[in-house]
This record gives sequence, C-alpha cells and structure tokens, in this order.
Amino acid sequence: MSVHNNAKKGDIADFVLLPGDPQRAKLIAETFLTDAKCYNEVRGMLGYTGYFNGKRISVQGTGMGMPSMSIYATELIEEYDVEKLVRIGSCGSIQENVEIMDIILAMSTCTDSGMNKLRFNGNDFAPAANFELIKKAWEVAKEKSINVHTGAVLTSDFFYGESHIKDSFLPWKTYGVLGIDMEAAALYSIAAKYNKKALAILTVSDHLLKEQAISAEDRLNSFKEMISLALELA
Ligand SMILES: O=P(O)(O)O[C@H]1O[C@H](CO)[C@@H](O)[C@H]1O
Ligand SMILES: O=c1cc[nH]c(=O)[nH]1
Repeated sequence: MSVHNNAKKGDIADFVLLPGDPQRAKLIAETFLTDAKCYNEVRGMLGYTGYFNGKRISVQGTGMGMPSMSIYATELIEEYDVEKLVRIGSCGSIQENVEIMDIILAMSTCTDSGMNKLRFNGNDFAPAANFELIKKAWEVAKEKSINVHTGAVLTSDFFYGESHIKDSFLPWKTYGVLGIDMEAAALYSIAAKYNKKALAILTVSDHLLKEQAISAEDRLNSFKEMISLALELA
C-alpha cells in the first residue's frame, strides 16, 4: 500500500495506462480488458489490472494537474515497480491543422509550471518521451491507419486562462507546440528521475483557435482509437 493507493505489492502490472479521469480507467477496464480487478478506490482514483491479448496491464486514474500526476507516477514506480507509464489524455489544440479528435504523440513537453524550476534550482529541464515507446506508437498508428501528429505539447497549470493575459498560448503556437494538457511534463519528469519509460498520447477534445469542444460524455466515450493504440504498447 502507498499513501494514495491501497493496491498490494504485485497487484499492479509493470505497464500502466494513465488517464486523468478515473471514470476513463473504469471504462477501459470494463470494455477493453478481460478479468479486470479494481485494486484502488482511495480518493475515487480508480485503478484496475486485467489482460489485453494475454498481456497483463493496469490502468490508473491520475487526476488533473502536475502535482496529482506526480503523486501517482511516483507511487506507481517507487511502491509498485512500474516500468512503462503511458498517459492517455485529452488536450486542447493550438494549431490550425490539429483538429478535434486528432491524436498527438507528445515527443517533448514545455511547461508554465513551477515544479521543474524548483527541482532544478531555477533552471530548465526538457521532459521528453521515451524513444522506444514513441517509435512503437508511431509504427502501430501506421499499421492501424491512425493519423497521428508528433511534436511538442505544453503542460499548463491553467485550464482557464486569465483575462488580463490575452492569448497566452500564442508564443507556444508560434514555436510549433501542438496542444495543451496539464500532466505530460510531470509524467516525463518523474519517469526521467527513476529511469523509467513514459509516453503521453493525447486526443484533442477542444480547439482554442476555432473555439470548438466535445462534451464531457464524448470525452469519456470517444477515445477508443487512442486507447487501442496505447494498449498495443504493452
Ligand atoms: O482528460 P485528461 O487526461 O484529464 O487530460 C486533460 O483534461 C483535464 C482538463 O479538463 C486535464 O487533466 C487535462 O490534462
Ligand atoms: O488541459 C487541457 C485539456 C483540454 N483542453 C485544454 O485546453 N486544456
């Protein structure tokens, strides 16, 4: 058991999918896995272990934001010996050609969070995806004819921008950043700290330039392509 997880040692597979929404973890366990068992309900942050094509995998909700992701990723690695961590999340697009429901493989992450500034004494760190995982994800996407974008994302502490900072995402857009989430940089940083493998796969749930968005229900139910791609990485 860890502070935020009541799984026993051995209950969690060495490959874990990490949705922000614990209900997405439940849906994945119920619709994609066989023989899935719930191992965690602490704070409603559901976690399950089951099988996909004979491979043992777990799926664990992480909550929203870098601190929450950091807690779950750290405990999964330190207490449960997890080796591969794949975030399956939603994000907002900040590029014209990255449309609603498109999938992004996050090669690298920028962040406006202070967490890594604190860790690195005011200096920058470059949180990046594991090459083996992103290469495999790209190959699986090609095999399954899933169109994916690869590139940088911004992991932000903000979901709602401040009205006095107009179009705060424009510098990131200019420098080619594809979209905005709230956890990928934390996952890549924790994975780097422990020399583990991590990847964030994101589906675009809203478009900041076009002011389009899908509903919360669609966010929960319509990420099947991303999930089927992520499951192949086990
Ligand atoms: O859909 P998830 O995985 O939660 O990801 C995105 O959605 C949440 C904001 O609505 C943030 O956690 C953001 O990163
Ligand atoms: O973090 C997120 C997720 C979806 N859309 C956003 O704009 N930000």
